[in-house]
Amino acid sequence: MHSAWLKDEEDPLIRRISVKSSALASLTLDTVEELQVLNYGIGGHYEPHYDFARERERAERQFGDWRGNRIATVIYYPEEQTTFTEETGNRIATVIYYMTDVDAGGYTVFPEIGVKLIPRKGSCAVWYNLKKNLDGDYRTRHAACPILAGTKWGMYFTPITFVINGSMREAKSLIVRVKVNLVSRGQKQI
Ligand SMILES: O=C(O)CCC(=O)C(=O)O
Ligand SMILES: [Fe+2]
Repeated sequence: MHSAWLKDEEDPLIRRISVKSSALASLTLDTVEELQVLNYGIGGHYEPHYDFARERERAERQFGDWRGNRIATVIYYPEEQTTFTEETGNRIATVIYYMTDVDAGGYTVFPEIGVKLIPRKGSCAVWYNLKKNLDGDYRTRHAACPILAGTKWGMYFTPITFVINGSMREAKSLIVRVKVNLVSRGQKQI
């Protein structure tokens, strides 16, 4: 899996996607991370993980823990080491856009709640990683299944909690899936 981070200033298109995502998540853009574009080739996948950082992971990074296979957990999100501190907060929500259909495989799965999202070009899913009290919601554990045929492009958008000016709405269901008018360079609107 390859990924790249895109800043709003880089293109008005990026800014439009950010604004759209903030509306979808009902959260402001004040403390949002950069938009992340993901690409998976054949066999590309993402092991089960949480998008929010956990205290234990932080502690392990700080003090080191070489028992068992914990080291694997630590390296999933090397950037979290600097991304999540007491000052910057945690990832409150995730918005994922599927930019391609995948010929086979590539589902985003949530094993704790038995949900699978089949990548469909132009669709989008939103979920809240944190509960209202800002504790991590462990039901959001998810993974990207291996690509069996074709390729998968996605976009990830993650507001973090530092200063929440937006109201955190009570999601009716944990994962909200919506159809978006996905952008391409020729299109003016998203
Ligand atoms: O590509 C997917 O389906 C999920 C990716 C993901 O979970 C992540 O980037 O945090
Ligand atoms: Fe994730």
